[in-house]
Amino acid sequence: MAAELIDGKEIARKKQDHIGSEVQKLKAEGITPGLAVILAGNNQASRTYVKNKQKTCDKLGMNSMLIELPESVSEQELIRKITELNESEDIHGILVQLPLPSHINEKAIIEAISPDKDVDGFHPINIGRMMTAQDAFIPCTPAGIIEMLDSIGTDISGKHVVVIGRSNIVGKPAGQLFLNEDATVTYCHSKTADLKEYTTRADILVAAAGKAKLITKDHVKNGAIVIDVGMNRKEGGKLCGDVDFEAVKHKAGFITPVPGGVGPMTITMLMHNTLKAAKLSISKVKSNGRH
Ligand SMILES: NC(=O)C1=CN([C@@H]2O[C@H](COP(=O)(O)OP(=O)(O)OC[C@H]3O[C@@H](n4cnc5c(N)ncnc54)[C@H](OP(=O)(O)O)[C@@H]3O)[C@@H](O)[C@H]2O)C=CC1
Ligand SMILES: Nc1nc(=O)c2c([nH]1)NC[C@@H]1CN(c3ccc(C(=O)N[C@@H](CCC(=O)O)C(=O)O)cc3)C=[N+]21
Ligand SMILES: [Mg+2]
Repeated sequence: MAAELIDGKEIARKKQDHIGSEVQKLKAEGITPGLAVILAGNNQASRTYVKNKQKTCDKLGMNSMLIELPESVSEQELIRKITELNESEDIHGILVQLPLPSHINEKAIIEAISPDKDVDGFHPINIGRMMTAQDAFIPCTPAGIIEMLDSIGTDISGKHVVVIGRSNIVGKPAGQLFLNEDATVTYCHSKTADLKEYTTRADILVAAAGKAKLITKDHVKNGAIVIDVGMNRKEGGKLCGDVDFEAVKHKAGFITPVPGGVGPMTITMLMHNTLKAAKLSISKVKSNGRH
């Protein structure tokens, strides 16, 4: 049996068409959604991702602003910049690219972002709202995964989902979203004693460890849905996921490629969140009775 490919690029394109037309409607009301991206330091991978984000903003008719700060920037200076963006009427979404230089306290920076402009969904207010199934900005990668599964018609309810990885930006929120969708969720991480024991029981396996070829065909149940979040840069610059794609594709029911899988969905959900933030800013102006 050969797995069906989940074409993230194509699913992303369709979703972006829809977001683009929503942007046009908002522009007709005089609001152009605006995203500010802060890039501190000179991480090459970060630079590539940030460029992708800006290109997509352009394509969808949104404004984007890139704020580049030196590696040596102080925490105070970074917070000052965020405060300025929190107060700007033209900026609806703020993204601080991670990882940050090591002398900066990531938690303090994330908490400085206004929860209403937190398009990454990393602020504790949004995390809390998500955990209690309230309206929130949902982290882009987990939201993109759910969107992909929706588009292939997966009924998540009652499925056993195994998430490998428990980071605050991918693994942990991914498991929480699946729980909200009535899945049974198992988290695995670097201290998990026998990874295979869990992964072979997964109906849906989400690999977000950042370890090339961590997942072999022996880790996967026949017909399972395999979602590969990993972004590992091999020597020579070639990008590969956490899953041994060539081996696993013969056993899985569905599988996402890298590149062209989860990555394009992450960017798309960032655009979705920026649009949502822009819409939110209108309803806030209205309820404040000022403009
Ligand atoms: N496609 C996309 O849009 C995105 C892709 N990524 C990629 O996804 C991957 C994960 O990102 P991120 O969550 O930020 O990474 P982190 O390094 O923050 O987290 C990795 C997680 O994987 C766990 N882990 C590491 N090694 C193993 C192992 N051998 N077995 C089981 N679990 C393991 C760690 O466990 P422990 O907690 O015990 O340390 C940790 O929870 C990276 O490759 C990253 O580049 C990230 C964001 C978006
Ligand atoms: N505040 C913050 N928010 C993030 O969302 C965030 C972050 N920091 N730091 C880094 C990770 C990583 N991440 C990716 C997004 C898109 C692709 C992507 O578009 N990937 C393409 C290929 C890109 C390439 O070719 O290099 C693909 O998979 O097809 C990858 C990785 C967002 N992250
Ligand atoms: Mg993300």
